[in-house]
Amino acid sequence: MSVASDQMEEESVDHKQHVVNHNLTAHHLKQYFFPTEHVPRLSASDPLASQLIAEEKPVVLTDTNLCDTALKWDLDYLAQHMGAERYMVFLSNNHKFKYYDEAKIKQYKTNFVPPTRRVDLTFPEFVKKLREWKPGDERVYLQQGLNNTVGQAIVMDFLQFNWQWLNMQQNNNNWGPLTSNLLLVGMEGNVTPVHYDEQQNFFSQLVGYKRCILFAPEHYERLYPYPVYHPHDRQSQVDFDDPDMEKFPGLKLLQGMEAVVGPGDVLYIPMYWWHQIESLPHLGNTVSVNFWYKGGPTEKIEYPLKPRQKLAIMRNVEKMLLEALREPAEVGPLLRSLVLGRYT
Ligand SMILES: O=C(O)C(=O)C[C@H](CCCc1ccccc1)C(=O)O
Ligand SMILES: [Zn+2]
Repeated sequence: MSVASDQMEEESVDHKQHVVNHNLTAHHLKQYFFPTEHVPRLSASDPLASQLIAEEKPVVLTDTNLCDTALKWDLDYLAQHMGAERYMVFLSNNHKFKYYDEAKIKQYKTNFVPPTRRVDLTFPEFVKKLREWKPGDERVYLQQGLNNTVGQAIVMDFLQFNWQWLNMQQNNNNWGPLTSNLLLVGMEGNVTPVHYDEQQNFFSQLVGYKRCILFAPEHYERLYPYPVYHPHDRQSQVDFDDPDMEKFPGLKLLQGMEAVVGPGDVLYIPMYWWHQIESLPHLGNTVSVNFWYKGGPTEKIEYPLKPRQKLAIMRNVEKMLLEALREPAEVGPLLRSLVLGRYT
């Protein structure tokens, strides 16, 4: 679209109702240091959508009816029906909620300072904390796997998800089993920094709007992930709000894709694809549910290898070296001796 038509469209939009036209410029999105293209928005019945999923490329599906029964999952409904159980809530002193693996903290030995802290709250306690928030307070982000402790109404909604469509996708693409559904309830402005997961993901947006920025696995050298044994394994070392171009020169070549997803949208985040997820500022709190699937059985190895297969190899080399050397501090020096002047 040309700027002029954006401008006209924007002026025609009634700003009171926050009409979201998925045109990125209409949200005055924060401009990062890398260029992006739009993730295609397609109907689930469009053959191109099925093709993109088969090719493990991102696509926003606009009409899956995947979680229609959960479009009503606003804070009041969830507080009323999520039972009296306690749920995992992360607190942060800034807008970032960088994931860390608690299990790796003790074996990592050196002083790791978790960037967020975790508390267990009942849903009403969480809603109270969210609604009483004022600048300077810790931000909150509920991230809880849906399990059988949730209330009856939630179970009823969950059972009415479009499992027929999901099962068809799982089978057509030879994915492994569904491992979990993460319920995500965040404040506007919350950011999950760029990372990758080792699972296929149908990311279902229910309430509010999220900006999803994605990078293909082949951008591995440009996003500088932490060592595999680090608590921030699978996360990028790069702070998108303050990129260190000297330390991470590959950033100059980074280019991504992005989409703003709203209620009813389902974003396919392919396994190993980097993604940063932002709850858009000023558009209210957000509710999402993801569907994580194990990747399919490793089909017969074909050459040339896919980027994600090389990523898996690199991860295995790091794990093996740590296993053999036992000392994390010795892994770098050994790799340096192996590569410098010999493979460089
Ligand atoms: O669905 C996904 O993959 C996302 O990244 C969604 C993201 C929250 C993910 C939190 C998390 C990241 C890594 C391990 C365990 C939990 C958001 O929506 O803010
Ligand atoms: Zn993720």
